[in-house]
Amino acid sequence: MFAVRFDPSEAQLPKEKPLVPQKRAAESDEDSDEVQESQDESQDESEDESEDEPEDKSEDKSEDEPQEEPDIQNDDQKQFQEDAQDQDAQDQDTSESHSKKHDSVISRFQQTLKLQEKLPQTNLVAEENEDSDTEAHPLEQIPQPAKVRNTDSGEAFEERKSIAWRNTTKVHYDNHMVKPFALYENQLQPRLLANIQQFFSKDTFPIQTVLLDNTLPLLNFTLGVSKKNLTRRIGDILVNASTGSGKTLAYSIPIIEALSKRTVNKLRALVIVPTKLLIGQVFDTMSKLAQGTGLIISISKLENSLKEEHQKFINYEPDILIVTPGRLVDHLQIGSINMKNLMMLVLDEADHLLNQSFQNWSAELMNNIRSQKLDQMPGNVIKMVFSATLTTNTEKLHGLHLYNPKLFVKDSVKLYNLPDKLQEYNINVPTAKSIYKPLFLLHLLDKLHNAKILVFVKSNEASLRLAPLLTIMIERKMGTPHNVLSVNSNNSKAENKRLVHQFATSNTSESNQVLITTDLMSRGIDINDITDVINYDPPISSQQYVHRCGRTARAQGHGNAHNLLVGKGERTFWSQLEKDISRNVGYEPIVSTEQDESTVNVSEDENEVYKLCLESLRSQNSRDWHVL
Ligand SMILES: Nc1ncnc2c1ncn2[C@@H]1O[C@H](COP(=O)(O)OP(=O)(O)OP(=O)(O)O)[C@@H](O)[C@H]1O
Repeated sequence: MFAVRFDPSEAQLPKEKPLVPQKRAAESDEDSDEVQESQDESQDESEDESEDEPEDKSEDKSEDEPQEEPDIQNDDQKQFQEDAQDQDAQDQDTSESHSKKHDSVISRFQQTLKLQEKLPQTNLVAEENEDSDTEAHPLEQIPQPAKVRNTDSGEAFEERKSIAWRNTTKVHYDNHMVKPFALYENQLQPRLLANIQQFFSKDTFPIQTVLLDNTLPLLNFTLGVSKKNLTRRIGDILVNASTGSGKTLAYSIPIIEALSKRTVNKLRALVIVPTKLLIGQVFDTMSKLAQGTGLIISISKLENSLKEEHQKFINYEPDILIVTPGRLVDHLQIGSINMKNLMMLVLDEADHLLNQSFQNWSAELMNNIRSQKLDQMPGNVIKMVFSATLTTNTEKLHGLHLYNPKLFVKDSVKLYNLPDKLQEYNINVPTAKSIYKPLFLLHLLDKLHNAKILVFVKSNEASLRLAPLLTIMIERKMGTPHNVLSVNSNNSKAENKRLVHQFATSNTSESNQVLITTDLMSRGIDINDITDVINYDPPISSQQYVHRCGRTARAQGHGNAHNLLVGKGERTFWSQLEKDISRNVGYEPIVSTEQDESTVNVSEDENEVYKLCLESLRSQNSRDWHVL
């Protein structure tokens, strides 16, 4: 909220004015509007999340909304030129829109101050109390703790689920389904089993157990008799399993097992992921599993020359290809790869992929499979569809032409599950104090120790302001030292990659490591030692909340999510999102949270220094405006 509603660099803070909670006449309405505005702006923001195209924000819209068709881009050069033009246009728009936004924000801020001067203090306190149920205090508002609650009966969600997944066989699993990988020794190649144990773990995670139990016996039986009916015997697989639950290994093991006895290299497995970062992660996992098997695992990336990749795939056909959807279509169109021998197709982060409509990739792929496969029977390719927030959009699932699908899911009332050991905290920021949000973030950072923290903001612009402001505040000794990095679309892809690597490998023993990011990093990124996720700006959908929070508490570890919620509007909005989410009822404490009031207090001294920090940011911005 902060970056759009209010530009700290332009603000005139009250001089030696006591911090009194205040409330405008229509606060709740205004808050609601602001949340809506935040959603709209977030959706308009074009961030380069996808490897192929600027991010398709449709993920974050309702799944039932019609999706826009982005431009089709077929070659690297065109992509590059369009990127450059977009960037120029964005730069111009940014500087123009800044001044307009600032004018309105500042005028609202000044109106608020005038109002505050006119009203008797008792009124101010009383009105805020209606909202936050707090006690009057001459200088500082003391908000009460927020409880994160599951209030929804889940009926509406149940209905959506049952319609979308009506024709699937449900296979439920639970947290107790853990066993040694060694128990699969009769069903896995010795080499593969050794690789799993050496590089990953001796024991399965539940989603791996249930998937291996259901696929390996059929896989081995069919491969032993005749490969012909393999895909039809197994049928398609849908998986809705929480973030960090080990889905990559769950689909990679059956693939490597099925292909490990192949004699000729042909493209038999295709893994489609939404971003370049995920290509790297999946490649890394599969390469470890396939060590010593002779399988050829390839990736295709936008920054490589399409022509060179084409030649490479013609000369040296991979067994497994990991690719983003747009790039896949490029290769299908120039005939680098064909689907003749394809046995397995994985969609990782499937709901996000299916919301990306560019180049009509999924229809194009299905057409290619239909026309090129030697085996023309239904179910001729095993489709494995994975997500922590699997789509409930019937139409999108229908487009995959699923055959005899099985849905692997936890038996919970709601659709999305948060990691079992995730602890959530809500921090309520009174509307009147929203200008201090960056300072409250710093207070929160100061309370975390030896922490690796991902801070989600809603836009690139917000990231570009928050990171330098935090750095200035730390330099002026407003808080303890934290190492603050920011990935944003003003950096080159290489620079962002370097920063993510720096963050991933950083050591937290001397200071907290903080990475400020947009939703560029909310999906799939696997950095196991992230301890805390801070939703500085609220997510705009329950799916987005699940994926952001899922960057911590991975692989059955502990982690914390902190949600900064400004005013009643954001709190109401958040409680709506929260209705879609299940938490592990067997783990205590699950979601209760006591707000530490000192996080949202500002002393007069701090107020003075904060003012200087904002001025410093403003002068830095005007000097380095072209950089910001
Ligand atoms: N059986 C296991 N034992 C221990 N660690 C495991 C096991 N399986 C996977 N992991 C580790 O757990 C982490 C999370 O796995 P993975 O990235 O596959 O999660 P995911 O379910 O795909 O999450 P997301 O939905 O966020 O993409 C990885 O670091 C992986 O190496």
